[in-house]
Amino acid sequence: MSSVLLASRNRKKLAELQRVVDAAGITGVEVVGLDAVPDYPEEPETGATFEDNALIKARAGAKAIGIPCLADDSGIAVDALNGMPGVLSARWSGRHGDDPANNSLLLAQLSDTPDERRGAAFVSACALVLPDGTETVVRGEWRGRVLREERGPHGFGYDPLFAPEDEIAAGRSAAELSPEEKDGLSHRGKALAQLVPALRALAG
Ligand SMILES: O=P(O)(O)OP(=O)(O)OP(=O)(O)OC[C@H]1O[C@@H](n2cnc3c(O)ncnc32)[C@H](O)[C@@H]1O
Ligand SMILES: [Mg+2]
Repeated sequence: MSSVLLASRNRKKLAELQRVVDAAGITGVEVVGLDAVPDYPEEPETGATFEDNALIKARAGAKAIGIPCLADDSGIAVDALNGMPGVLSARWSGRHGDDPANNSLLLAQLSDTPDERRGAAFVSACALVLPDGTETVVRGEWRGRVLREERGPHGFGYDPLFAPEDEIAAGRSAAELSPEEKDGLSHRGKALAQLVPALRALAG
């Protein structure tokens, strides 16, 4: 049985990565989180793109632990903000990972933006890096629009503010979808689906 390290320090994101990989039913590959391996220092996410940052995180994990490593870099790109918060999504309010503050700031910035210009996309770049240096990077996007108030208990980050454009979401926010519904539609689900063949190839 070979192992793949999922290198995220965000527990809720890690749970999503784990769920999607598990649901893909890849036999012969065990996924492990950062709590199952010795601690190593977090690399600064200095990249200009989601892809650059996903590679920074996956390379660091593969190098430190010596096993294949998968990392996600993600965020919300708002049309009316020229694609920001983008790679700055986790620290948009100035405090890394402060979801309520990030959501409040985004709402305030869009307070005068009319409904027809509130389009946005969640973006996920996922990188798989092997100890031999092989690198695969994929991207998934999820279109929708930014709501005017937070709704729903599930998910994390900007989910309560994001109304997916998919018919099946029918007026609900991403935080009002069940975890399985979100996985089936999300940027992260779409990105990881493209990595399944590379993950299968690790088995055995
Ligand atoms: O880097 P790691 O350790 O994986 O954890 P992180 O939370 O710092 O993750 P990112 O650097 O990729 O920043 C992504 C941010 O974008 C937002 N985000 C990403 N995916 C999201 C999703 O599915 N739903 C809601 N918000 C999301 C959320 O605010 C995250 O903190
Ligand atoms: Mg991060």
